[in-house]
Order: sequence, then structure tokens, then C-alpha cells
Amino acid sequence: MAASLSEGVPETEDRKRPQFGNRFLSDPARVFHHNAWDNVKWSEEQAAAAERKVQENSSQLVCPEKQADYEVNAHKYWDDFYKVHENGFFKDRHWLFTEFPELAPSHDHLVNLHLEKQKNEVSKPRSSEDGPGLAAEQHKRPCTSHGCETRVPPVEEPVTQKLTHLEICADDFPGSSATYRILEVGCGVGNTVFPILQTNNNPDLFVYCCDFSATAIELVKTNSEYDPSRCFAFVHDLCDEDQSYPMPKDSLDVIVLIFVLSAIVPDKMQKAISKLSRLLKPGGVMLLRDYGRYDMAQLRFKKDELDTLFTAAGLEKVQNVVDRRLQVNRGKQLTMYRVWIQCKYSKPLVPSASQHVPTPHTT
Ligand SMILES: C[S@@+](CC[C@H](N)C(=O)[O-])C[C@H]1O[C@@H](n2cnc3c(N)ncnc32)[C@H](O)[C@@H]1O
Repeated sequence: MAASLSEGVPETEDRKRPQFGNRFLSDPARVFHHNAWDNVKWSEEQAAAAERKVQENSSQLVCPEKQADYEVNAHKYWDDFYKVHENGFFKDRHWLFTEFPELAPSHDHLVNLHLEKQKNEVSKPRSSEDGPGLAAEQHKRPCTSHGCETRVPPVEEPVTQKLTHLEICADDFPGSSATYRILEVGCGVGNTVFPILQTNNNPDLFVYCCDFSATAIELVKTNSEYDPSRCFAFVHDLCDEDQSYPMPKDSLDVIVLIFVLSAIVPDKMQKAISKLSRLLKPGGVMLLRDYGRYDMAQLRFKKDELDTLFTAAGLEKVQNVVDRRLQVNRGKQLTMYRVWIQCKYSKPLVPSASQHVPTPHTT
């Protein structure tokens, strides 16, 4: 039987994977007809139950010694995890290109950014709680990643703008000859990076990826798809204030954070994001997808917390949406409520006078 209109999943223009936020459950009796439903409304009882669960979990804290051990030795715990699971745990993030067209080939992200901002000026910010989901809105966009009539004013080539102040030499860093540079932080074994390299055949693309687990980075580098002429993988702890990134500031088009920020301690997040923000070119974007508040009844990110983090790092909101999904195991007739948060924040073309992002000597 054909699905009803409200269950219809619009396909993207290139008829690939549909974006999140497009399949709505209007008739509860149909819950087991699909694997997942978007923008699921939570009842008050359900929200209260999640809150109670969080309180319950928080009432039994691990002892301070163990907390310190988890923080100081976090990279070792992740190393152990990857020694056991190798490439087998996380799935390739193939939804990346529908949710984040900035990662797809021939994407002119400055054009898209300009249009998304124009749209935000005339409509209130989207969220799955206040109207149609993010993807439904995006399908109405007049522009595709492959071309658009509206152009933003030309900007001075940003990479060459401020190189005199850099410690990293402008033409002597990995990927220096590329014109489109993407960095993934907390890349694990490459479930985001390899799909990008496979899908994005732009000859001017260079992809950096880092993780604080040396085992994970070793697995990336020994992957048969790792090509050092297109990619540079390195061990890096994003919470380590003294460690430099191997590229100059104002040099990256896109920074990707997929399920990584939630893995670090909250009081280190701001410095980590501000440091990353400095690496972005003006007009560059930071993309995040992570666990939202009450996902699996745990206390994770709220929309406003992430907004504060990114705006304090001098970035401007393009998107900040909560994706409440109902995942269904049709075989076992089980339902599972998940909450994700997805953000896009861009670096202003002209630095805002009200934002002061301190500039350290190294990036
Ligand atoms: C949930 S996994 C996600 C991996 C990958 N982004 C993906 O989507 O498959 C989180 C990753 O973040 C890394 N990570 C956690 N804290 C980190 C830190 N402080 N610096 C760098 N990487 C970190 C972990 O080693 C792990 O590989």
C-alpha cells in the first residue's frame, strides 16, 4: 500500500538518500510500517520520565579519583575501544551529504550560506519542535549545491589574507595547495572521512582528520582508501590547549564534529571550539551532529548550550535543530526514542565588532 502523504519522504534533487526530518507519524497504528519516524512529539509524561531517569543516573556519581582517571586517560580508553572493535563499530555516515551539502563535490558553500541566512532573516529559526523539520525547509530552497543564480559579493581570497602573522608557513603545510579544505575532529576510524573522499572528487579538495586515539589514526592510515595526496590524518587532542593544528588560521572551509563534542568534558568545550573557530576561513562553516538532551534518557546537549558555545567562538548561526526520532525494530516490534542535535555555524566574512575572539600565537 502506498504511504500516506505525511509519511512521504521527499528525495533530494539528485535522488539519493532523503534528508532527516521528513517522515512524520500521523497515525500511531502505522508505527511499525517504517524503520524510523522524524520530529516525534514527546508527551509531557515521557519528558518527565526522561528527566526522572537523568536525576536517577546523576544521583550515583563515580568517585572523584575515577572521574579524574576517565578524563586524564580518555585517549587510552578510546584506544582500547578501537583495539577491540577496529573498523567494525561505527557505521559510515552516508547521510552526510544530504544533511551537510558543504561536504559534497562542487559545493559553493558561500552561496548556500548567503541563501540560508537570507531565509533565516525572513522566517523564525527552525526546529523540529516548531513546525516542519529542517529537511522539509531545505527542500524549498531555490538553490542546489550544483549551481545558483544568486551570488554573494566576491571576497578577497582569505587564505592569503593574514598569513604574515602565522607560525605555520603559508605554503608549507599539508594540503597547502588545495583550495577547499575540510577538517574532521574526532574522526575515529574514518567513517566520515572515507565517505567524503569517495564521494567528493573535487581535485582541489584536501581532507584533514584527527583523533586523540593513536590506534584510531593508525587504522585510518592503514585503510586501503587512505591517500596521503588527498588526506592527512594526525593524532590530536582537541582539549589540549598547547597542541597546535597542522594548518594556519583562516585556512579551512569546513570543520566537522560528528558525535565528538559530547565525548569531552563540558568545561573544556568552549576553548576547544574557539580554537577551531580560528582555523576557519571567513565564510567557513562548522558542522555538528551529536546527541541531544534526553537521548536514551541521558543528559546531553540542549540547543541553547551549543548556540552559546559557537557564538562565543565568534560564529553565526545558520542552523540549530533538534531531531527527535522514533526508531523502530520491526522484527522485534520495539520502539526507541532518540534525540539528535544538528548545527551549522559560520564564521562572519567581516569580523563582528561585538565578538572578541582572542588570538593566540599558535592555532
Ligand atoms: C563517538 S566517536 C565518533 C567517531 C566519528 N566522528 C564517527 O562519526 O564515526 C567519538 C570519537 O571522538 C574521539 N575523541 C574523544 N575525545 C577526543 C578529544 N579530546 N580529542 C580528539 N578526539 C577525541 C574518540 O577517540 C572517538 O574516536
